[in-house]
Amino acid sequence: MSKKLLFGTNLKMYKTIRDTTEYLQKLVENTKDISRDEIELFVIPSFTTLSNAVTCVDRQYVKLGAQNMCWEDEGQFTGEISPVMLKELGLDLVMIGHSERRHVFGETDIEENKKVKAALNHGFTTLLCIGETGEEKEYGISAEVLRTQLIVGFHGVPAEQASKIWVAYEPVWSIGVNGTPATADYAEEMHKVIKECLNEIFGDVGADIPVLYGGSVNPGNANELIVQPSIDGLFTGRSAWQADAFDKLIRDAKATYEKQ
Ligand SMILES: O=C[C@H](O)COP(=O)(O)O
Repeated sequence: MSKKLLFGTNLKMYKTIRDTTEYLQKLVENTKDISRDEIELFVIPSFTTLSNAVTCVDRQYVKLGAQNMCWEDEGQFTGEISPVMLKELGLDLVMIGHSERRHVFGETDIEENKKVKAALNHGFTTLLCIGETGEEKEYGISAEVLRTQLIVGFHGVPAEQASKIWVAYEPVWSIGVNGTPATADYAEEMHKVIKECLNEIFGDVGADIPVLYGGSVNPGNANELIVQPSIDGLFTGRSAWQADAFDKLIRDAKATYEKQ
């Protein structure tokens, strides 16, 4: 049984316009021979690089997304970027609720819900990121936290829009330089919780929503993660920021998945 595997990276607040353009062009060149019927590849660069990024790569090879978005189309919201503005750039997807948005900038589940609805209503593929903190894990409430983030995050979203939804599970304690990657077993357990909850929210079509694992994915754990039955893809930060390294990680993970 094979499924389309998703591989993506969030460039966070790294890379200039030129760095991003070079990275994207190299990534496409390296990975061009991998059938896009078998993988979906996406990159989420910083806002200031997007208008160049959309013109420099063939989007059949790499989908491009924004790291955040306001829920309003326009208005007195200094410093925010609206869905209409992102639409004008012709982006494919919008990421909502990344751990750093929630925990560094204090975004709430209710705000993420407004953003999710706005992104879907503007036709974007919408990547909702969820994950428990280390403290919540210690208290044994990871499943409850994930369920709350999903139930509130998708409140009022009709099942007809489920085909445009992706979810990334990124435990907060696993992300970034100080993060400890989740074990494959733990990630699989949480992905099962997420899939069950998506089924409760959306019914049968919930099963078609891809759920990616993110948080210190690296060449040493990617293969073990990708073969977990409830993991549909890998959302990678640092280990994907060199095109050659990301290409290798994708190829190795795909080959490992196919060998099962
Ligand atoms: O958005 C990506 C995640 O925050 C993962 O970052 P990381 O792979 O550097 O831990």
